[in-house]
Amino acid sequence: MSSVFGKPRAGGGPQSAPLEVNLAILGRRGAGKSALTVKFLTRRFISEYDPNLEDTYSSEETVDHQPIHLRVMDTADLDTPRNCERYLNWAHAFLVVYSVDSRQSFEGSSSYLELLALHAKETQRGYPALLLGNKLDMAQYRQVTQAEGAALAGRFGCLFFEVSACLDFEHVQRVFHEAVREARRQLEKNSLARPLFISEERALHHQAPLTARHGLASCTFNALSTASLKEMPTVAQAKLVTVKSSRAQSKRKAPTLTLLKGFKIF
Ligand SMILES: Nc1nc2c(ncn2[C@@H]2O[C@H](COP(=O)(O)OP(=O)(O)OP(=O)(O)O)[C@@H](O)[C@H]2O)c(=O)[nH]1
Repeated sequence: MSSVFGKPRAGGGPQSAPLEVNLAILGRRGAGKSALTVKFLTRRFISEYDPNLEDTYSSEETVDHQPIHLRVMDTADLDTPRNCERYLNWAHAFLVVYSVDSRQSFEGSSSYLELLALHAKETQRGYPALLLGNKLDMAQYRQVTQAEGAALAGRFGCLFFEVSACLDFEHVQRVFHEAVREARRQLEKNSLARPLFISEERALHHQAPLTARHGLASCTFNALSTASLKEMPTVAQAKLVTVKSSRAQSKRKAPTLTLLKGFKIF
């Protein structure tokens, strides 16, 4: 199967256009969303990022011999889900990240999983999510056991992995590719993939926003109706940066790449 902006076409094969998959990385500040994203895209661990910038990157990947045009949104919510429409209406799958050495970030990840479950219920569609316990290299300072992570993932029916943005690239890559597989399965399940739509200014006032009903701070999610939909041309509030595949990048001759959030990668 191949697709253009998430709309699948039949008859995909090695010669067809790459499948387009959008992944959003969610989680509390400091969980390691940017570090994981950068590790996946560049094979490198960069230790400091501007926490207030939100970017979307694109990368050409091959997953199970299928070309994938992957977009990754490294979100920058503050401490709770905020303005979630921008990723709820965009992503085909979600990586929800916490840090194994922070109980607070673990609790934060559960509010993201609740948000996704609610969104799935409201839209009556599946939204694959993977729960990631990051900073596995800090296991000696663990505040969250592996069993707790697995139990939380089990409660929401999602896959669970413990990873580290500063250890091996292959493990991080496997996790991102697993997210692509999940998204692909979901796209295949939907006879028509979820179209990329965003609501116009007119909210449907008869329906209370999620925040009122579920106490999710600042997350106003307006129900969509065909009368208030228009196609979303770009990712709202996010800068798109095109990144060649990590393999291609490592072969680049340029000594310095100014790539992510204004940080130079040497
Ligand atoms: N030891 C260790 N540190 C990590 C790991 N991943 C990220 N960090 C560090 O944790 C801090 C936060 O990482 P970020 O990637 O900025 O976290 P974030 O979730 O993007 O945070 P915001 O940008 O604030 O939303 C940084 O100092 C990183 O260097 C990891 O796997 N191991």
